[in-house]
Amino acid sequence: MTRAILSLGSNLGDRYAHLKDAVAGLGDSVLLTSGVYETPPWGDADQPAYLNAVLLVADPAADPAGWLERARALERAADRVRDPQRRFGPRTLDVDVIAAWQQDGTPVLSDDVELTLPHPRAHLRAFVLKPWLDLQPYARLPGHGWVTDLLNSPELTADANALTPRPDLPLESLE
Ligand SMILES: Nc1ncnc2c1ncn2[C@@H]1O[C@H](COP(=O)(O)OP(=O)(O)OP(=O)(O)O)[C@@H](O)[C@H]1O
Ligand SMILES: Nc1nc2c(c(=O)[nH]1)N=C(CO)CN2
Repeated sequence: MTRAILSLGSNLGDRYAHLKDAVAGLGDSVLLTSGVYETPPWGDADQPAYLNAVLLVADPAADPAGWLERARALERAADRVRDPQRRFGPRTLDVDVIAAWQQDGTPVLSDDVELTLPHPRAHLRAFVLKPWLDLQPYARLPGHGWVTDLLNSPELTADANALTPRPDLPLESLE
């Protein structure tokens, strides 16, 4: 397996530094970086705004579990603390594996709770779908269809309109 879409989110500490460190930590496996967006908290309103971005990564040496391991290592490096009382609560860095594809382009499907693919809430999150479209205007979320259709659905209109592009916080130059 070689290819995956990863989402990055941060709403504690130096948010931009956490995103930059994650991109740097992934090194040469990063093929494309989205723009950074300032986004209102989703799922748990009582917390600061997030910075979110999405990456296309590729590595012949990485299987799906390998991407999750790298995601967790990046979260540990950012001193991420999990609060069991707040599932969608604040964090220094969240790295989720949104979807993954085999070498031949076949999507990886998994209902393992440790690594569910595609990510079970990706289709509900404008903060994932909008940056993903920056990278791939014709992206499809396996099992859910075109990313542009998901983002333009009435359920996501308010969330999509609430995203603020942050062109002052580039990630590209760090690839
Ligand atoms: N596609 C995936 N990407 C990342 N983690 C996943 C995925 N599928 C399952 N998990 C599991 O989800 C568990 C919780 O992860 P985490 O604490 O990052 O969740 P969260 O960020 O609070 O919520 P969410 O996953 O909705 O963003 C982890 O133990 C991880 O193994
Ligand atoms: N805007 C936004 N909201 C969130 C985010 C995130 O990355 N961005 N991550 C969460 C963790 O599950 C919960 N809520």
